[in-house]
Amino acid sequence: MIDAISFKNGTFRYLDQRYLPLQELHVETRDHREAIEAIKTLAVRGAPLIGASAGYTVVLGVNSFKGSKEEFPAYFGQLIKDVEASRPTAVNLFFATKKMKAVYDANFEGDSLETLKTKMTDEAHKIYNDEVDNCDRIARHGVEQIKRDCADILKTRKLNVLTHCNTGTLACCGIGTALGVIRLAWQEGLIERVITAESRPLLQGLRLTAWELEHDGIPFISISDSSSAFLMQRGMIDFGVVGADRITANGDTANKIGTYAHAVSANHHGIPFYIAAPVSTIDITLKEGAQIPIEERNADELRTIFGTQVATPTTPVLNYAFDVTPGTLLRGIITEKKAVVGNYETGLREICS
Ligand SMILES: CSC[C@H]1O[C@H](OP(=O)(O)O)[C@H](O)[C@@H]1O
Repeated sequence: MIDAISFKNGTFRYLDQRYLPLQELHVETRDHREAIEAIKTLAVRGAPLIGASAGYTVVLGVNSFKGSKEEFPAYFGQLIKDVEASRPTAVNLFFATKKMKAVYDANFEGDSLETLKTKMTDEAHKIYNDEVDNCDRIARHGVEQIKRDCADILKTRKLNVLTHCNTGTLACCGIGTALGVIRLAWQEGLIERVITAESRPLLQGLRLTAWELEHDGIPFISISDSSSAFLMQRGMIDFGVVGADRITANGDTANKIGTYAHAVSANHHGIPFYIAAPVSTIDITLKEGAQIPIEERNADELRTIFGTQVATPTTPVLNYAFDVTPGTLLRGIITEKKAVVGNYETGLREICS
C-alpha cells in the first residue's frame, strides 16, 4: 500500500504529493507548524487524509507544549484554531479537531498532561484507522450499487468509469473512496477502463490518480477536464464516481472544481454519477450547498504550471478549489454505512444519527 502518512514515536511522516508522480519525497516532522503548512500547500491533501493529518498535527502541537497545566487550555485553544485555519472546505478537518477537543474536554481536569498526550495520540490513530476501514465498506456498497444500476450494460460488456481529482490512498488513508469503489469493481471484473480527468489547476487526476492506477496495473486514460462531456456524448463513459469534501443535509456536495460540470453533463446524457465519501464528510448542520465555505486559492496556481509562468503575473484570476454539485444531479451517495439513493434529507440524517 502507498504510504501517504504515518505517525510513529511522536513523528509525523508524509509523502509530499506536490512532487508526485515524478519524485517520491517523504518528509518527517515533529513540528505542528510544519504539518499545518503541509496541509495548506497540499503536500498532504484529500478530505479524509486531511482529517487524519489534522489529528496528528494536534498531537504534534500538544507534544511540544512545555508550559504548566494552568497554561495549557489557552495554548490548546490556539493550537486548534491554527489547525482549523489551514483549509476551510473539507469538513473532515473539523470532524478531527472536534474529536481531539472531546478527548481534551473529557480528560484534562483529571489527567496529567502526559496521560492526556497519550489519549490524544490514541484518538488520532483511531481517526486514521477508522478511515482505512471506511474505504473498504464504501467500496463494497459502491460496487453493489453499480451492479444494480449498470446491470443491463454488464450483461454484454464491462464498464468505463469517469473519476475526477484523486480519491485514492493519497487522499483517504485506505484504498480510497471513489477510487476504492473503482479498485474493487476492477477486482470483480466490472471495469474496462478508468477515465481520469486531469483536475486543473493542481492536476490531482493526471498526476496522482494516474500514479495510483499505474501502481495497481488498472487500465486508464487521462483527459482534460473539459473533455468529459464529449466522451459521454460518444458513449465512452458509463458512470462517474468522485469523492467529496463536504456534503450537506440535502445531498449537495462540495468537491474539486470541475465536478459540477461533469455531473451536469452526466445528467444530460443519462449517466449515473455518484459521490463516494465517509460519514465524516457529511455536515448535517448545513441545510444546503450554498452554505459551504469554498476555498479560493492563490492566483499563481493558474498563472503558472508547476513553476513555469504561462500567464502574465498581472493576469486577473479566480481560483476556486471546489464547486458544489446539487444532490438532484447525483444517482447516489455511497458511504461506509450504505449507499444513500433518492431522498438525501432522510437518508443522510439516518446514517448520521
Ligand atoms: C477522497 S476526498 C478527496 C477530495 O479532496 C480533493 O481536494 P484536494 O486535493 O484539494 O484536497 C478533491 O476534492 C477530492 O475529491
